[in-house]
Amino acid sequence: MSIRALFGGTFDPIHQGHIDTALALLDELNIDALHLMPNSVPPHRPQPAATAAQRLEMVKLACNTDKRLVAEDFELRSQQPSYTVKTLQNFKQQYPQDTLLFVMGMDSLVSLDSWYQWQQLTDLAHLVVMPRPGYELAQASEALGHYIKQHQCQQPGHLHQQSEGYIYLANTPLRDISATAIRNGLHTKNHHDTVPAAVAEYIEQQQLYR
Ligand SMILES: Nc1ncnc2c1ncn2[C@@H]1O[C@H](COP(=O)(O)OP(=O)(O)OP(=O)(O)O)[C@@H](O)[C@H]1O
Ligand SMILES: O=C(O)c1ccc[n+]([C@@H]2O[C@H](COP(=O)([O-])O)[C@@H](O)[C@H]2O)c1
Repeated sequence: MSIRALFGGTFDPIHQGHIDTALALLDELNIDALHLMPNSVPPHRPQPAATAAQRLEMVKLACNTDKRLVAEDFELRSQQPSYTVKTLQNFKQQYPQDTLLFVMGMDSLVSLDSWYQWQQLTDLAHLVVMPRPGYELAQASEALGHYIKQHQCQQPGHLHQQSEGYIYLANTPLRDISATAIRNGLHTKNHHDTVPAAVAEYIEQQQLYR
């Protein structure tokens, strides 16, 4: 049985906040494959600045960092809103032998109760939550906070013992980087400190985020 992680995002663009944390998570949880999956029609936000093809290309370039990283185009193959529940149902069918992890940052967890059929997510996968500067568990609503406590698992080893059902708060490094700040030019001009070098070159070549 393999440990397969799915890390969904708008990735407009993918940045070191995603990559540094994903790489740390591979080791923390002994993950065999981590799929970085750009969404097609983000359910809860304005449409991305870069095209789907550009976002996928940047994810592919970022995946060259480690062979356990996989650029996943599953959601981009549909024009429907990218509801995570639907995606996980499909992955569960595709990889019935694997333990599935759905990876997100703390900002996503604290608003999880706004997601489509959110209480079904833990029926389909474990949720793995990475810390992010400015976000903490206390920002979740009372009902969501209670739900998280009920499902929380402290020992990473427990994730290997059942194939879904837990919420695990990871110990990945804090990275104060956001795609919004990159798009708005708030980090540095040439992006080299905030995105992988190949992605920075692609952004320049495609004249993105000007
Ligand atoms: N610096 C970070 N540290 C930890 N998790 C992060 C970080 N940046 C993004 N994530 C997580 O990665 C997933 C995809 O994020 P997304 O592609 O929306 O990036 P973002 O930087 O949050 O973008 P934007 O600023 O456009 O909202 C989300 O679950 C988010 O919580
Ligand atoms: O299923 C939902 O209702 C839902 C609502 C908000 C976000 N998501 C997913 O969560 C991931 C991170 O979203 P975002 O907006 O932070 O890039 C991405 O895979 C989204 O498709 C999913």
